[in-house]
Amino acid sequence: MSDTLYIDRLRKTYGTLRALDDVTFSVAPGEIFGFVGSNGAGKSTTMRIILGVLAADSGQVRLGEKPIDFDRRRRIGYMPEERGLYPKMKVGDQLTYLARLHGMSRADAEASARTWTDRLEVGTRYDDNVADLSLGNQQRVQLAAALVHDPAVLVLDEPFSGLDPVAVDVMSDVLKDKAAQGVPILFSSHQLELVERLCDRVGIISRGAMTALGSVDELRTRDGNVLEVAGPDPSYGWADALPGVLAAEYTPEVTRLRVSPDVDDQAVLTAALAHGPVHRFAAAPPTLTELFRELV
Ligand SMILES: Nc1ncnc2c1ncn2[C@@H]1O[C@H](COP(=O)(O)OP(=O)(O)OP(=O)(O)O)[C@@H](O)[C@H]1O
Repeated sequence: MSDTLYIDRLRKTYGTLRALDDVTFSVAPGEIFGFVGSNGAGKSTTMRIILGVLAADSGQVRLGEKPIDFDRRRRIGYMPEERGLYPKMKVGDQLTYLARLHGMSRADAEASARTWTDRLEVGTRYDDNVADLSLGNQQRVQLAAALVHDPAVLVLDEPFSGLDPVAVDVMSDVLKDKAAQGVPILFSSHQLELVERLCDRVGIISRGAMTALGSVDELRTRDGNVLEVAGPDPSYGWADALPGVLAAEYTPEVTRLRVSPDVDDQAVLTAALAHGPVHRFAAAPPTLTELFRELV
């Protein structure tokens, strides 16, 4: 079992630009945390500070109760945004070398390099130079490089970008397996449907500040639940005065209702039926993509 990764009030400025402003969140053992935000929002800066590639102006990164130090950082598997493989080195040699840097014996390092290249479906390229692989396959090797030393924490900067759908599935399964083993996983992505599907919790960062933090369900219902009702005549504003209805938007096809969590949905349905037949009645919380557009 790993420790929780704590990111505590990180601040970072580049000249006059405040890249991070009190960024705080944590990733628990076994949790998959999706870090999302527009280009330039501060995701890579946060991850670089976690890895110690960059120093924060203030704030702290902790693994468990203790501030992260060199030894603790060695337990992290990191996939940097600027991919860092040696193009003229063979895939297998490179992964073995990286595992040995993290303290594995030669035999264990080689076995692990084999395991991960097979698992990420690049085992047949084990003896090829990295530069001879397609970009997607290089990315699979990059993920193998983050995993080869059996890390206790994973920090992955856009691990899914540029991957075909099969590779996305392979990568997703790997992350789920690592989470099931108790590894805390932090990854950034612009693929919000994937984040919605894969993550236990999500943090949305905008211009260096966290604007939302929580489970996907919490975020989707944070402004109340949404009910969509198709059918009843919209012209009467039939839902305006119902208890628990916070806002109503009427179109000829559908009425969208923002409702409080304790609304009596059967009373809403009865009111709808009093104004005409109801063809559809369903909860319709915003998708993560809609929420993201609203927040950033
Ligand atoms: N070395 C640097 N010097 C000056 N400014 C920098 C430097 N690195 C990053 N920045 C700026 O800091 C801000 C945050 O950048 P960062 O790379 O962390 O964003 P990001 O969320 O990872 O973006 P993306 O999704 O495009 O990768 C941006 O405005 C960026 O231009």
